[in-house]
Amino acid sequence: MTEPVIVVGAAIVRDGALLAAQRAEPPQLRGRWEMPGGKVDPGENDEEALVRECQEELGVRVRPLRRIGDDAPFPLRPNSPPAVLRVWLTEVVEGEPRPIEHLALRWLSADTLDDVDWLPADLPFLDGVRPFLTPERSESDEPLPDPS
Ligand SMILES: Nc1nc2c([nH]c(=O)n2[C@H]2C[C@H](O)[C@@H](COP(=O)(O)OP(=O)(O)OP(=O)(O)O)O2)c(=O)[nH]1
Repeated sequence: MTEPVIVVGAAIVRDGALLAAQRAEPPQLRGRWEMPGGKVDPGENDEEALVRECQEELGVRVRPLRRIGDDAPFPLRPNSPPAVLRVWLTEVVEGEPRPIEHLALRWLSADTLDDVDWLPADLPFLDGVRPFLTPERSESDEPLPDPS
């Protein structure tokens, strides 16, 4: 039996928010949201693939910290054998993410995590990310000005 294609996704969390990326391609996935990443190439391990993909897609250097959740099978194409999505909690160690290959990037707080149209394979991972997120700060959370 052939091994499934492994797709790694980076759950990049910073300051209590998750970085979500909006796909440009292929046309049937355009506009939907995912975690940055991609297919693990032959001879590469998961962490190496994540570091390479985040450099290519976001222009940043990342460090994968640990896995979140279990492998999630999903159809890469209709009628093809299922691929597997594997998600890693990841931190940016250098650079500021830019949407090099995506239409847009968004930092999602606990309050906005469900606001974007996630690819279906990503949905089971959101609960594993949620504990790392904080609610959106609203104006009323701002510290009051010092009266003196
Ligand atoms: N990167 C990524 N892909 C995901 C996620 N969820 C999900 O269903 N996918 C799907 C979309 C694509 O069909 C596939 C990943 O393909 P890709 O096009 O991003 O991979 P790649 O960069 O290695 O592409 P290529 O070399 O084959 O062109 O996995 C996710 O969170 N991140």
